[in-house]
Amino acid sequence: MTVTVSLAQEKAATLIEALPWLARFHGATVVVKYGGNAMIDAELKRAFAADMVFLRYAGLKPVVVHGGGPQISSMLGRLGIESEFRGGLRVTTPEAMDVVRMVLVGQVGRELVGLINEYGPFAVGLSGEDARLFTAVRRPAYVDGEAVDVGQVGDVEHVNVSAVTDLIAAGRIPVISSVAPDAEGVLHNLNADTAASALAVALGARKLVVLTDVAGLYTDWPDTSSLVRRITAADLATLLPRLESGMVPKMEACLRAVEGGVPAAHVVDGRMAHSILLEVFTSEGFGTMVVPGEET
Ligand SMILES: Nc1ncnc2c1ncn2[C@@H]1O[C@H](COP(=O)(O)OP(=O)(O)O)[C@@H](O)[C@H]1O
Ligand SMILES: CC(=O)N[C@@H](CCC(=O)OP(=O)(O)O)C(=O)O
Repeated sequence: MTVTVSLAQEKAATLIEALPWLARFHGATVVVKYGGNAMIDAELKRAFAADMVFLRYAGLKPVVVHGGGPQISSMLGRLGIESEFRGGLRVTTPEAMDVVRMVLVGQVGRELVGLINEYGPFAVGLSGEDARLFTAVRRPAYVDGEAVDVGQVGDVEHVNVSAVTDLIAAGRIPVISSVAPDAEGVLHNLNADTAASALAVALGARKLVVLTDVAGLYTDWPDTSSLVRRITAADLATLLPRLESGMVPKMEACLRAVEGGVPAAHVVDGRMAHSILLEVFTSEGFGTMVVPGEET
């Protein structure tokens, strides 16, 4: 009996700890980049889908931008098309671009929409092509400071948020795939972290949360004692040139988000179920938090 009561009190304490965060984030738009293991492991996928519906019922406005790098690589492999990354970006030929679109929009996006809708009928899929959500501009990759052509890879030049804000206003959860036409209508492959960041800025989101496969940003990777809990935009800008491959677009995305007015950008461990809920609703937070500057 005593054990049951103390367990019940622990649960009640966990629930009530969320109160200030529920109050603070009620009505807030939160852009979540879904990626890494959370997108591969069946149990983690379900936990993520449940978290998005939890956020929605808790009064927040989640918007999901999903990745799909491993799924694209696997399909390219099955089709016998070579794929290569330069400076964290996929070299994208016109042939590869067809596969990128097919996998992101037709496979990964659809699957996530289906999973979320098992928990609550809110998810609607979009790509950067829909209602001209994103306009891309071709960009190079940077390898050792040198610009390298990587084909049909884009940065986000313009965001037309109306398709997303319409869905949010209707109580839906937009699920967005990161492909977009340039000004001439030529489709480009966008890194999903980059797309999530541009969308968070354009929506005036209160948070950008990026899921990954590590506990957060390490200043001295792979030394696990160098995990960063909180970093300012200025310190991150100094660190950025020393970061490697996958972490480059991710931390660049966080930096651009806070420089663009998003109050906080987080990198959280997607290997742990419900890490987003811990980030949003607990006092300790979770992972690495990027903030504009030191609080005075
Ligand atoms: N400084 C660093 N801090 C954290 N992770 C790093 C760092 N440098 C390299 N990495 C690696 O980058 C990976 C994240 O990039 P990536 O695999 O492209 O991300 P995702 O698939 O989650 O979008 C981590 O799993 C880690 O192996
Ligand atoms: C230009 C570029 O590299 N685009 C990525 C798009 C998907 C993505 O970003 O997926 P993750 O978040 O899972 O890495 C790619 O082709 O893999």
